[in-house]
Amino acid sequence: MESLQRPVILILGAGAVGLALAGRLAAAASVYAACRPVHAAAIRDRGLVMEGIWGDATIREVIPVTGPDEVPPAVDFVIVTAKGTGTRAICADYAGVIRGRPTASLQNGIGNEDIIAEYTNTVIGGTVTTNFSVAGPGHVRVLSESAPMRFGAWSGDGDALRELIGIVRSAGIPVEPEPDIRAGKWAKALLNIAVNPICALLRAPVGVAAEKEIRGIVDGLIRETFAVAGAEGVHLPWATADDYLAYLFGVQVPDFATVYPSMYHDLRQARRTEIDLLNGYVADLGERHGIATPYNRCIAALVRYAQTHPDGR
Ligand SMILES: NC(=O)C1=CN([C@@H]2O[C@H](COP(=O)(O)OP(=O)(O)OC[C@H]3O[C@@H](n4cnc5c(N)ncnc54)[C@H](OP(=O)(O)O)[C@@H]3O)[C@@H](O)[C@H]2O)C=CC1
Ligand SMILES: CC(C)(CO)C(=O)C(=O)O
Repeated sequence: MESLQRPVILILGAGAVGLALAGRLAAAASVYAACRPVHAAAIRDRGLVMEGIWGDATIREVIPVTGPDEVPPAVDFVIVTAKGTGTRAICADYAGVIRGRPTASLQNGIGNEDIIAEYTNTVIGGTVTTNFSVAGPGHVRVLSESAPMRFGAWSGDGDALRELIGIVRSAGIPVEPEPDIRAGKWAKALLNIAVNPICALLRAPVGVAAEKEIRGIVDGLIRETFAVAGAEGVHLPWATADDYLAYLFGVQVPDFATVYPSMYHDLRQARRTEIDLLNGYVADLGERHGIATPYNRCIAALVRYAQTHPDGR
């Protein structure tokens, strides 16, 4: 990166998370947002509209792109914010840009960083525990936040990680280094495994997870996930499932009680969900380790059915 110039960041798959991130990062970097034409047209026309806890503003500095030919040669960092169902496709589309460049993921679920690592040597894993949604073309809402963003080195160069954290921090986004990013991705996935499919199936906000009829299901999902993570040798930040359940019901569910998770929007819009990177992934790994995962298997089957039968039939 040239020291006197602003860093150049390309966000790949800019929707709820990526557009909001682009809007904030524009304070510290030149930001290109690879997005669908409907967002690109609105942003070119009247700027990116942001509302909520990351600030209410119309940001004119974000540059939308709809293909790799529109990306300038001098990109310093790539951040992938497409759904996990689209990671391979977007990496393939932008392979020429990603190659040789530090590329981070802020996606939920397990497996995205390994896909990105097929395209570049320096991969940075990331998590974001904030609620984002698309309110319309080029218009995003940020409604609640429960923890700082975290980035950790997945492969390659540690300098790139430090530099990226510095840029994100100077844009005013709370961010911390994550020394064990594999465990960090699993730690974030616990929340998504617990609430995303249930809220998507019930068409309810996150608070539904604490209802007495639902709590036992969440409990089962998390106990199974702890057993599978343990068999995988993942050192979660909580020693036991009970410790995490206390944090989930004491902090995370209250923080997100009134908002809808990303999978809710996927099912409502008849899009493929990330279930195979979350509960489906745990169920498959459980089978490999000889660990029974009836809760995760059942919820994954329900979501797969719902995403292929949007009208319920
Ligand atoms: N929303 C949230 O609150 C949070 C989400 N996350 C995670 O962040 C990731 C992104 O989620 P979110 O922002 O909600 O998802 P969105 O679906 O809102 O955003 C992803 C965007 O990328 C676009 N896209 C996909 N492939 C391409 C492509 N090849 N070229 C251009 N655009 C493309 C999608 O378009 P299209 O839909 O047409 O494919 C969509 O507009 C997920 O892994 C999610 O689990 C993490 C924390 C919070
Ligand atoms: C943290 C949470 C639940 C925020 O909405 C999320 O990760 C998601 O929606 O996928």
